[in-house]
Amino acid sequence: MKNDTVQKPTLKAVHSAPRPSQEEAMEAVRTLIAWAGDNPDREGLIDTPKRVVKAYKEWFRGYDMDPAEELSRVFEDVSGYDDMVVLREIDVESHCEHHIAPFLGKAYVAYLPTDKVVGISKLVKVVEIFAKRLQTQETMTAQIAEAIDEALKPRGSAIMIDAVHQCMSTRGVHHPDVSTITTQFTGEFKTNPQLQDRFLKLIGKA
Ligand SMILES: Nc1nc2c(ncn2[C@@H]2O[C@H](COP(=O)(O)OP(=O)(O)OP(=O)(O)O)[C@@H](O)[C@H]2O)c(=O)[nH]1
Ligand SMILES: [Zn+2]
Repeated sequence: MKNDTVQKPTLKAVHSAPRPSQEEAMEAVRTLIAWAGDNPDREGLIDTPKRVVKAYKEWFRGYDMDPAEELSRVFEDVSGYDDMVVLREIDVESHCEHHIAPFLGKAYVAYLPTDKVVGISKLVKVVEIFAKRLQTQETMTAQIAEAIDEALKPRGSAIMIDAVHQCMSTRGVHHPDVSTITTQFTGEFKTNPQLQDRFLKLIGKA
């Protein structure tokens, strides 16, 4: 697969065309096993390439999903509710794009509705769609805010991710207790520090 045929990930569903076949992906896993120093033909490893490509389908299913689609169904009958909607402790299971190592943590998502709200489970799905791609934590944080802003046109959105990167805990600097916090504030959240404080208090981070 040549680099110039692979599209840059966007908010929308991404298809890197042409994708290698499943057989080619499995062959690549065999190569990595052999490169690590083991025998891909021994009994315990013979089905591993098949399992790994199956796992990749799960870990990277976000490339085939469109966050805008999840946010397309909105509700306008909310009796004038106009304060922030906050979701706390959404599980994040993603993979860093530098090492393809997991990073695990929690996401906190808030927005200030204008005239419509979205089903709260859809916000969890949006986090999951971006998590199930190769990511940096910063990119993922910004993409969640952008997807919500584009779809709901809220007065603002606030996103925080707090995660531990296994590329830092199991290798490299080997610091398992370091967690990384990223935040993205847009609209009124960006311009109003009191709103930021309320968000942080509501999620238990202030
Ligand atoms: N900013 C940012 N950095 C990340 C993220 N995930 C991993 N990294 C970092 O990406 C960097 C890659 O650095 P390189 O020097 O290119 O690669 P490396 O030699 O494997 O780096 P070390 O991890 O320091 O051993 C490292 O500092 C990682 O800690 C992320 O989500 N955001
Ligand atoms: Zn990494």
